[in-house]
Amino acid sequence: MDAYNAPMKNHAHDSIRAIIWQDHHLRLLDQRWLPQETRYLDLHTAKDTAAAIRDMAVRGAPAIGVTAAYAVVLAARQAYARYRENWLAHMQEDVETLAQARPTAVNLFWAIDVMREHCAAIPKGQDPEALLLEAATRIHEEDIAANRRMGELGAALIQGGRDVLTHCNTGSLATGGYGTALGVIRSAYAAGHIQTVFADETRPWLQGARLTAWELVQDEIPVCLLCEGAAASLMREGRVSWAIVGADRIAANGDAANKIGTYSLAVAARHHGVKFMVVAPTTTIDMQAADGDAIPIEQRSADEVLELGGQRVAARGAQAWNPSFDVTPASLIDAIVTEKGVVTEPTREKMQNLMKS
Ligand SMILES: CSC[C@H]1O[C@H](OP(=O)(O)O)[C@H](O)[C@@H]1O
Repeated sequence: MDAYNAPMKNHAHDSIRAIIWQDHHLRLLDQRWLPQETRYLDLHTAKDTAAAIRDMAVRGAPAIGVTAAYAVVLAARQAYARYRENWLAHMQEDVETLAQARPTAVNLFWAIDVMREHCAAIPKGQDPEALLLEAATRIHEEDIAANRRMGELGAALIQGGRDVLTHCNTGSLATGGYGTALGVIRSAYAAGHIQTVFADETRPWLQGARLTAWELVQDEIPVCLLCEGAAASLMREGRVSWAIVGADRIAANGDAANKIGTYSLAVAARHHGVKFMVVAPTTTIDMQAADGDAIPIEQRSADEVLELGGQRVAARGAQAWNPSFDVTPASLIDAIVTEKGVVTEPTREKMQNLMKS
């Protein structure tokens, strides 16, 4: 059965497993085929996993981090099989390839750093797989637990019964499970705070139309898609109380990098008195980045804009500019929700206090 006609009784946050470790390898739900088809990639090397991240078979900052953690297990397993006690030195090139897959989501680098520490602690001569798999699984499980906690904290901010707007995909497909911004939305819907979710289709990759809508339909949560160009008009009509988004990297002063189009959403929200919430685990916060200008913004292929579904839609000869993310200044953010707590009207000092807590 394809995903398009998936059984409606399964709820995405319980049934979708976008990232699975089984039989000593990594299985990824290939999100490029959703919602029409459910296809999995079976990955046995870190290099193939890096390609899957680069090509967005798996995407979403926390999901990229979780995937990278398992990919380090693959690299160590392959190196140990070939070089035995000299495995650590021989896996570095693979880990470097992994670190170069995509530049913006800091979760990728955070996960690799954590796994490098675990690699260094493996007793000499011991097969590293079991201990490294334990570490990667913990990263996965802790991400899900963080999402559940953020769901509670974020949902508590949503009162008054008007609906909400979200951008891109921040659900079970973008994380270890349940979701960040979509996790808040799931929890708020379960608490009766919202009736309908307005979701930006999110050009050019259509994470909203293809992924968020699919997750919410499976959860039987009413979802209404819109072109992100219509978001300001929706706000002007007073139909949403919050715009709720994820993040790929949050700087030390609270500036947040997220899918392209988030910044314009924040500007429109402030203009129309709509509250703006960023939801992200602390693994997405980069205290080494002083502000948003320090966050590398991924530039992707012009073809993603010039084509749709592999078919050229733009006039021949036209060029395209395709930054995959933009930065929303902290001054436009009303609340940053993390698993450690909520920072309202974020400042550098408030972010430092959060990270110390
Ligand atoms: C839960 S973070 C998801 C985050 O990642 C998305 O980007 P991409 O689909 O290119 O990986 C987008 O920025 C989402 O907010």
